[in-house]
Amino acid sequence: MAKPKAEPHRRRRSLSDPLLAALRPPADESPTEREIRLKAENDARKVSENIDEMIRQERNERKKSKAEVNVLLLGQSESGKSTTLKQFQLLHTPAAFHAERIAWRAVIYLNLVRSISRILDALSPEADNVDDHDDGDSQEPEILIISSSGRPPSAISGTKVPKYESYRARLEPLIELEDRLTHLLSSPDEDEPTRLPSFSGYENHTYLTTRGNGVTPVLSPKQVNGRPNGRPAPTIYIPQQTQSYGSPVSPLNGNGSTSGSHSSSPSTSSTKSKGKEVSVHTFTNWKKAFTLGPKSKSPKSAHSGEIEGWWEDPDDPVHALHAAAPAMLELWRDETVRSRLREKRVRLEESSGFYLDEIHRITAKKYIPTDADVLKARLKTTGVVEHTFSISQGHNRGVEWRIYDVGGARNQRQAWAPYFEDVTAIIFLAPISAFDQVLTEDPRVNRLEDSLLLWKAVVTNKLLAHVNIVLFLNKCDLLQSKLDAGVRLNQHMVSYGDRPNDYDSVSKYFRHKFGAIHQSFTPNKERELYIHLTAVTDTQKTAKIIQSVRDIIIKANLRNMKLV
Ligand SMILES: Nc1nc2c(ncn2[C@@H]2O[C@H](COP(=O)(O)OP(=O)(O)OP(=O)(O)O)[C@@H](O)[C@H]2O)c(=O)[nH]1
Ligand SMILES: [Mg+2]
Repeated sequence: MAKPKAEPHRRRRSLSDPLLAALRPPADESPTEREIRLKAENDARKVSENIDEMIRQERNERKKSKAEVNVLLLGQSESGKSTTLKQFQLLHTPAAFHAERIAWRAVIYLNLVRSISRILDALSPEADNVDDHDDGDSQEPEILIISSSGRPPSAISGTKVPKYESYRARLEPLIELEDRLTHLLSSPDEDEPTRLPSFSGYENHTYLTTRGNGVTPVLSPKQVNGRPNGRPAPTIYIPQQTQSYGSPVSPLNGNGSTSGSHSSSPSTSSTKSKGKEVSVHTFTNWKKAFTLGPKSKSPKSAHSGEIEGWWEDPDDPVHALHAAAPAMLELWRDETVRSRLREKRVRLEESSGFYLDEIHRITAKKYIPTDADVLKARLKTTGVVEHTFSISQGHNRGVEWRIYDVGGARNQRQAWAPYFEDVTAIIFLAPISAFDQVLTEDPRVNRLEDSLLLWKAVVTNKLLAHVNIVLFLNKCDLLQSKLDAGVRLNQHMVSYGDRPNDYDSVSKYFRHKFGAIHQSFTPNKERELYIHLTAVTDTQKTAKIIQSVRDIIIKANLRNMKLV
């Protein structure tokens, strides 16, 4: 009698596992025994599925009675997700937000130092040689290089900066500081989100969530470990997009991107860290480490100004910055430097983490970041951050809100899918000022095109068919200044044609474009789309928008709950 075929996946398992050994069918299993075993396994699977269904129903019941709202922030890297999360924190848990302000000092220092090193790099004679052969694979894609003329920026020979060598020498200590800060902020030995950060003894509202943990392939839900409900993530169908610019990856699942990708690990040499963005894995304790500096005493009072602290620690980064402040100021105010930057079309004012107009204040020994400074600070997200709060007044009373902030870089998008299952609403951010920029992680891809493809993938997704979507067309302040500076949209989007190049026309065009994609591709024609033109670094305006978004989400959620 022919033996039933051994199941291949069982053979691959370790023979030393006693549980698997016990579960393995006997080698001499007869066809009847096999039939009985398969039936029993089938029955067991049905029972398990019934239990899963019961769990799902219970969760829906719980949702109904407890009124909880899960909001997912989505969008490409640097679209403003974390900044929006900061605005939610500022609005709903201001004490915790203020308590963390000191910790952002290190990020702001790093942002400032990075701007200085970008200037020096742009001015260096070697950069001229490199850029003359620019093939679009810029080493520093974060620098805004406006290439509308089609000419490599550095091909323009122009203003000489006579003091370049002297600046370089005086600012040399900052290069070392850049590495030190990068190293301090990154946490090399923690590459799994295993614990919650604690924030300086204040109420902890924001913490890492472990769903999918940022390393799980989107289409292998069984491999998703550590989900709070212990269940696998749903299978998500991610439509494959056709990429222009020869990009080989889908906008939602960025695996396969090779050029320019960033790691959360620190770089230890200046050549390594140069041009790379610092990201801190969300579970690390970086905020705690920087609350007062490693050797400082604890604050006498967080708000009284009696803090006795970091400026007395000779190793604190503030000393190197303070000493270099006159040279930084001179460099940034030097007319020859400014015109060289203009000639090379390097527009630092519009890049993330711009503090060059505030050197004096930021390098002061007792500098404490303001709310606005924290909102401007740039730190790339890897992993997923969850922020919870509830509102004690008004008709939103008692509702528990959970906001999830994800990493938007292509290699981070695989972590999104597990959150689609329980989500009530999505706030999608598209930075419309980025029409003339390329992705940091793949300089072949235009940022706006990536946003449009990502938007299409999200609105098309069937699993999200009944999820409310709010679209933030973000960075409108930068859009305005870019258009005012004469950058023309039609040089980058031919379809814009000869429409006027002013803010009203351009923003209307984008509103229409994103709206039309939703209308054409949504699997739920009833779904209303809410579009806001935003600048999420602006606290007053964003607070108003958040309040209206909150009301919309609550109303829509109530409607949906009645339909469950
Ligand atoms: N001027 C201006 N800057 C903004 C705006 N929104 C965000 N930024 C800045 O842009 C940078 C990037 O914003 P983030 O919130 O870190 O972007 P993100 O979407 O979280 O990016 P990832 O974490 O990489 O996915 C930060 O320095 C913000 O301060 C805006 O509307 N206007
Ligand atoms: Mg972020």
